[in-house]
Amino acid sequence: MSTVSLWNLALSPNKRICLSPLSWRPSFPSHAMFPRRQNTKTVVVLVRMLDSKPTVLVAEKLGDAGIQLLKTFANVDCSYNLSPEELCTKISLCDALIVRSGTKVTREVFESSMGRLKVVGRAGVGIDNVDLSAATEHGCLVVNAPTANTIAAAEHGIALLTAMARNVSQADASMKAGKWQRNKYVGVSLVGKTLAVMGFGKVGSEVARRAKGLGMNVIAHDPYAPADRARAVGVELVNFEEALLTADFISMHMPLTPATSKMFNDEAFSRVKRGVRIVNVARGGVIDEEALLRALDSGIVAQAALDVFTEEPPPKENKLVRHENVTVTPHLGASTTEAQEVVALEIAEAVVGALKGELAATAVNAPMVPPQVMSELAPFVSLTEKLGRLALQLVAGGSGVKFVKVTYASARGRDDLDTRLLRAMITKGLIEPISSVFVNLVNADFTAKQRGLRLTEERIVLDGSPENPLEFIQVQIANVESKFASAISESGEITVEGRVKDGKPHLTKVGSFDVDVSLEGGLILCRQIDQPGIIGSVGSILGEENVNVNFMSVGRIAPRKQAVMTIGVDEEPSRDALKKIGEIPAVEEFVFLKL
Ligand SMILES: NC(=O)C1=CN([C@@H]2O[C@H](COP(=O)(O)OP(=O)(O)OC[C@H]3O[C@@H](n4cnc5c(N)ncnc54)[C@H](O)[C@@H]3O)[C@@H](O)[C@H]2O)C=CC1
Ligand SMILES: O=C(O)C(=O)COP(=O)(O)O
Repeated sequence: MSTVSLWNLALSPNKRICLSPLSWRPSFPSHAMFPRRQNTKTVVVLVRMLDSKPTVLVAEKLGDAGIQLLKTFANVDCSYNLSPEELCTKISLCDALIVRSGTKVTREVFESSMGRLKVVGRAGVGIDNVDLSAATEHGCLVVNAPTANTIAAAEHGIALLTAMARNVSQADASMKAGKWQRNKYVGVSLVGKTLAVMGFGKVGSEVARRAKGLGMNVIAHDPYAPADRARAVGVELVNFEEALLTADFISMHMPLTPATSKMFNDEAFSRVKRGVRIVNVARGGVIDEEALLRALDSGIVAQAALDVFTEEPPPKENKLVRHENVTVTPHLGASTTEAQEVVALEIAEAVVGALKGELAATAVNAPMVPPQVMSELAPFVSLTEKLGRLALQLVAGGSGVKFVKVTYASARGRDDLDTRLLRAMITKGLIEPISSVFVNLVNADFTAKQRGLRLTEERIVLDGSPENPLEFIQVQIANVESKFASAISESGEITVEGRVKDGKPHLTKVGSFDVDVSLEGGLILCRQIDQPGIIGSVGSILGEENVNVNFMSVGRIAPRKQAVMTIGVDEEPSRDALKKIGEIPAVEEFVFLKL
């Protein structure tokens, strides 16, 4: 397989949609197959069924180049200003959703999509308007366009900084009102002043660079920023306290997270230099707006320039917006013609790629697996899912699966093998057959945790050539009984082991018995006393039923002792045939497993 599809590998064929890297192949929701109402509704549904393209809902203004790119692959529905209810109604007909900062993609949106929504594209950086936990729980990938508007946001930060310092917007409003107030609007200089950049990421560091060009002394507070990045810009990293104590200007550039929410509150304002000036192009929520108002009224904060607000648009009577010492813009940080063109293209590419099943370089809620790793692991992806399914079917009814150990044997070094994808597929094999959730790379760990499944991983480092990423993979389920006692290894766990042979997944061990059967179709596992004629007896029972045997192997402890026979079959044998196999005198136990 040259191109590997994340979704193809990750979605089971009986789930609602199935994506291929080459073409879009929808399968249909049950309500589309069985429309309750007739006439016009039926026609609409049938048209939808015949339409092979996915549907992308663009819920906020997106640059034209992005829309055109989306149209080459999908039906594009540009519906702006939807109410939350309208969004929830529409979403069940959409495979992807593209938003900016003005749309709240809540848990209700994911629930309303009933599993159809596969990708949310955030045409910008901040993803605080997307409920990431809900997206992950629903297996929905979230992608953003993290770099395209960096310069626009930084330039807007500088625009607000300079406009605020020189009272540009107030003076402009005054002149438009027919006044000429030269004394009232005397500003402050920037040169030689200390600017504290809070959040030294992409935007923060560009603001710092520009502020240095204006002759400012720039410090930054960011607990996660590498020191060399700060050194490269000539900025000193300081702690929160020091930033508050020394700054003449403070500029916000951190994301809105539980840790940064209301980071600037009464307590913080009680420690700043009196007369500090504040710029916020990050998110309204990083400042306690009531506290800022108090600080402005008491003169602790001399001025503020705000592009973002806790509630957007802010209510008409918002006192901060109307405050004389506050300069405001309606969330314009990313809004330049240039930035929006690139943002639109970036997000359209990311969404189309994700719908095709390609890896998203800007995935926000999924581990990144580089394409070469993905393609190398492709045959093992199939093997791991099948081993998970087999191990699960070997568990006796009533035994809950809680403890699963996966062992990867490879000649590669420990850090040279990325097993996240394989772990996700084992989880899929263990969970999907017994639940209604679909499991993919996005939600596998979450789903396992939620169901109380503890999956531990172990590595065996083998000698030999590291060319092949893996020699074998073993899946063990502990603390359960098996419906096929021979599947329990000497150490007491249900054990199945497999390898990839000629690009195809093979089962190579069950319990303590070596076997060898290609993992396709169905599988009969049968333990018997090793003696002549057994293979023939089983073969003829299956032959009478027209069940095609595609593979057969016998693993035995010693001649004429116990043996485990594995028989790969293309069709599922009838109950009667299975009963007849069980009645062969030498057969001690057997089980039929579906792959
Ligand atoms: N007004 C607008 O139109 C725009 C606003 N933004 C906002 O700016 C934010 C930053 O964007 P980028 O620089 O591209 O993101 P980024 O991820 O490159 O930078 C964010 C930085 O904040 C730091 N940070 C995290 N927690 C922190 C904390 N508790 N204290 C201090 N620093 C902390 C991170 O370590 C990181 O270095 C976005 O999250 C978004 O909310 C971004 C673009 C446009
Ligand atoms: O990219 C961001 O984080 C922004 O805040 C830009 O928001 P917007 O896309 O202009 O609604």
